[in-house]
Amino acid sequence: TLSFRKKWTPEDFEMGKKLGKGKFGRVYCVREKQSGYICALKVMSKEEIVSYKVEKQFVREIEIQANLRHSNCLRLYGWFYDDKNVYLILEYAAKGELYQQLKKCQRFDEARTSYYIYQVASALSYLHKKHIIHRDLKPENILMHFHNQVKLSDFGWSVYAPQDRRRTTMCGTLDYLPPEMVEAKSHNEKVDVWALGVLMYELLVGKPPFEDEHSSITYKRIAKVDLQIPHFVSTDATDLIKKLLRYDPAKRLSLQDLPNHPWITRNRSQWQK
Ligand SMILES: Clc1cnc2c(Nc3ccc(N4CCOCC4)cc3)nc(-c3cccnc3)cn12
Repeated sequence: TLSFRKKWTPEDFEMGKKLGKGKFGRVYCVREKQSGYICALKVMSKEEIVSYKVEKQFVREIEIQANLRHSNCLRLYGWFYDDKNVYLILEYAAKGELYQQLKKCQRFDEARTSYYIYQVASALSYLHKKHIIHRDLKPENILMHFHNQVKLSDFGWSVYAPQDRRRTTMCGTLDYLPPEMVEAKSHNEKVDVWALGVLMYELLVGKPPFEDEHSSITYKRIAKVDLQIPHFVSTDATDLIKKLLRYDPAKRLSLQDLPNHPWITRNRSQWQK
């Protein structure tokens, strides 16, 4: 397979279809010529990285993702650059973004959602054991593979815990921010547990729990944990969402206990792997 040893160049790859555009750069499905291995090539222009001042974030993404070995974390096989671009050689996720699937079918049924949440929790547990906080969990950063396998991707916002007071500028959606980040307090791995609760709600309901057209309102709703769970959501699912979306980080469910929650154990038999 692909290894870190080799000095890669763009000529090592046959370019395939364009998979999509991320916030920094474009992703292509490619085949490595030597091995015939199919992977994804993320191409980012150097000037974009410099102009967005995301070099640090970019280096951190490589450091963190290159050392991850978990079936629900997208592999980074290597990286290289030429005079114009930087290239990440990534595992190919054959079914695309969870976000696209969610948009297509509005919301997911409880069996499917429980399998996705179980896998994301497993990836987060793995990261937290390595003292890594993902910090940017959302449907756009979750890729799908065969047999409903999910892959966490985009570790650009990940950090080594514990994160001190330093205020990190957050780009993109506020919906997934926990109260301690909204209130600029110090934060730890429990921010990912909160985000898992937001993700679970969004997959079941079709929109995030604190969404509002005015971000100032979203902030307030997060800080108050102003949570309304629709009646079509089962009692077990409601219970788990409430255990994840606790204001006090210390009171949020520990990820180790998630696999034993009734909502997971009850749905487990219906997971098509
Ligand atoms: Cl990194 C990485 C590894 N694999 C992917 C991937 N895979 C992928 C597979 C299949 C389909 N299609 C399946 C049939 O229907 C059309 C879409 C799309 C993406 N996409 C992205 C990406 C990134 C940004 C926007 N949009 C997609 C990043 N990826």
